[in-house]
Amino acid sequence: MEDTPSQSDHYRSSSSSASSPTAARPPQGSSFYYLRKPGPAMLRRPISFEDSPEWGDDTEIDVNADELAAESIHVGTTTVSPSLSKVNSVSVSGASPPAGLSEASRRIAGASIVWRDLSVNIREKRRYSERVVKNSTGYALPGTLTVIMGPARSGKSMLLRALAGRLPRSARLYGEVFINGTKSQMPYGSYGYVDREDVLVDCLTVREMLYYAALLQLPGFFSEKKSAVEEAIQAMSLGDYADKLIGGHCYMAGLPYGERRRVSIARELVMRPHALFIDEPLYHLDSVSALLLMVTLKKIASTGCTIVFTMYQSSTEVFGLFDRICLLSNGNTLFFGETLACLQHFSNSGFPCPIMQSPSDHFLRAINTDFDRIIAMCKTLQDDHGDFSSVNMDTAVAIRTLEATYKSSADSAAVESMIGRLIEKEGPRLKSKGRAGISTRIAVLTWRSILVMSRKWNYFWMRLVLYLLLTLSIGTIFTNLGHSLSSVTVRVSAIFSFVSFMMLLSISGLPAHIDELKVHMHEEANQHTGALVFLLANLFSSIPFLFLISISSTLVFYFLVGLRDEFSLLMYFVLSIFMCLLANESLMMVVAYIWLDTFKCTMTLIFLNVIMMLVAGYFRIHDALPQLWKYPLSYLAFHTYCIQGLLENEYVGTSFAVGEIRSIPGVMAVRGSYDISASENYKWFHLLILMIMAIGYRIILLLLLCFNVRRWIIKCDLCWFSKSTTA
Ligand SMILES: Nc1ncnc2c1ncn2[C@@H]1O[C@H](COP(=O)(O)OP(=O)(O)OP(=O)(O)O)[C@@H](O)[C@H]1O
Repeated sequence: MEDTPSQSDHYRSSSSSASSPTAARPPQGSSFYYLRKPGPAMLRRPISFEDSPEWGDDTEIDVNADELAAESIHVGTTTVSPSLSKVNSVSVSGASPPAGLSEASRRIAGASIVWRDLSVNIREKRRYSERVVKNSTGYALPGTLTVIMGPARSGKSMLLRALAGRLPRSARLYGEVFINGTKSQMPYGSYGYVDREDVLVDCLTVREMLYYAALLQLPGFFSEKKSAVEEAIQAMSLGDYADKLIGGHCYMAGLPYGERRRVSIARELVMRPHALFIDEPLYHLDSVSALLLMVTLKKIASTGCTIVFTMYQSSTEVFGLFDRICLLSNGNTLFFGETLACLQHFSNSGFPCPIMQSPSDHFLRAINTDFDRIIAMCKTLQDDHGDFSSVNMDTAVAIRTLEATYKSSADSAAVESMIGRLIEKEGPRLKSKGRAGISTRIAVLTWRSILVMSRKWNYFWMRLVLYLLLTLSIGTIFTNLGHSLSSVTVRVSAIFSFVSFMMLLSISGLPAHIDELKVHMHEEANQHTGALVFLLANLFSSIPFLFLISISSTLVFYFLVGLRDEFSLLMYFVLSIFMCLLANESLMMVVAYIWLDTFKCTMTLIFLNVIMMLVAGYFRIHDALPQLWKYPLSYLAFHTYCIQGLLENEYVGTSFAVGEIRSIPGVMAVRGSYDISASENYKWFHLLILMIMAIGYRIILLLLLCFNVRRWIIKCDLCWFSKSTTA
């Protein structure tokens, strides 16, 4: 490998040079240093413009592979295994097409993204905060990897979101973002955004997950969607995992973090986006998975796609794969440009990267103010244990120096002039690719939910077993009651227990609802679904399961207790339990959305159910309830209507003999223990109220979803948390 002595010196330094940057030591051997690939490109040249897009008639961009190769950083083979060096060179050079990618997927029309003087601030407690991103300027080109790096809370995610047009509503954006030279936002389908957390459906296989994503996102024919899925599987090297369940099952572990991350990215790739934004692609990944993922991303970029992502830290090998870096600290841009030039910039500013240290570690070490505390600790240790000079840098000084040096540097001027050129050359406007119709999306989501519920033991199978055990228990406790007047009170108790405990047991399905809501919120953020689509799909998919639960439990209870032997009465019983379960399920969805936390939701639902049981008119006759409990609580409890309806179903039209000649109507007999109506039709009115309640709770959920009420809840949670920590 050819070395350029005068240049490589910039990147060689001893560890002590970090503390005294101006006194850089001569290189101590050639075992570890950053080298340019042999080629005509000169290292001194601050920035290369050759890989700027040439807008043609069609939107396809030819990635200049040689240029990419020329700008790459290579790590000396003595420190990196030859095979890994090869991976770097092959993936970067792009000379050979990426293995596994079909001919059709080799060229993607990437988009050039330019941001100028971009600032973001966030509204907190009716005022806007200090800017979390301050006057950032940069660009990302087709076929390249652009990384936004910086310490925690430096504004990386905010900048990424601003570029993707995904800022939260509380954020205000200043400055300009140009897509292909035009001041615009990226339309739906032209870009993919991958969040930091992987929100996947655990009981689907990778292929199923991607199929459903394609069916939800893409318009057009099934065959096209199928080929998009297969391409995404190949592009993300997921072939070996395609038929594995994401969350695993009893005998098989779920997918490792690295593969889950790749599935999340593949989900966005099915849209064949021009640009891909990824928040922390290496989040939770070990070094091998991280390198594998970055090499895969490099391959995707080499097809023409523009990839921008945030990263806190990276290994040297991973760092070598980046094309451009935007270095942030506390919202300020300390550097934007090619990765090699960033090393040069640090060196020029008096902070050369010590040997045997990853560049990203060095950058973060120099600009992360959190290190100040550690420096204080180390200074004490230094007195006892010798030299700690490598962590002796004054962070605040380093940040100020780096910022000032960058502002006055040729790199900054070059970025400005490049941006001028990119804005001047107006490229093709990105168009929305359209999306699947609303009915298709409802059908797809309904089918996916049915599949998920049937595979999730805690949503249906576990509940079914619990319900049957409960009904068997209640049925055997209240068995053979007979039909005498004395059995009325016990029968009322049996019906009350059956309804109340059935509703209480429904809470066991809560984790499944929370998972479903999380997936929905993630898909909605990416505009794959909407609140109404989700709501209808969730309702339709839950109906068969709830009906099965109602019919099986009712049959066991009905015949063990010995209720009136008439088919129409049995069917009313089933319907009433079904409606009550549906109303309860809708309430559970509302609570699940508000908390999105199993513990809080369980506590809330148990409390609500117990209150509803108390005011249902069994422990105290409805009319005798104190006003406070009667209005509105007893009218809001669906238990009240269900139990009243079932007792009217059982006793209206019946009579009990009292002595030889007298008889009293069944309704009168029940009224001693429960307040019911004597009218034949009143039970249908109660059923109607249950149905209205089930729909009403769904409408409440729709409103909560539409008005994104969770962001207020999160804000309140954060306020409460910050108050409690300061106290
Ligand atoms: N929704 C929000 N509301 C209020 N402040 C926010 C919000 N999101 C982020 N911030 C604040 O904006 C600043 C930058 O946040 P950002 O998430 O962009 O940082 P980051 O560099 O990605 O760091 P990290 O890796 O720790 O997330 C932080 O101080 C953070 O507290």
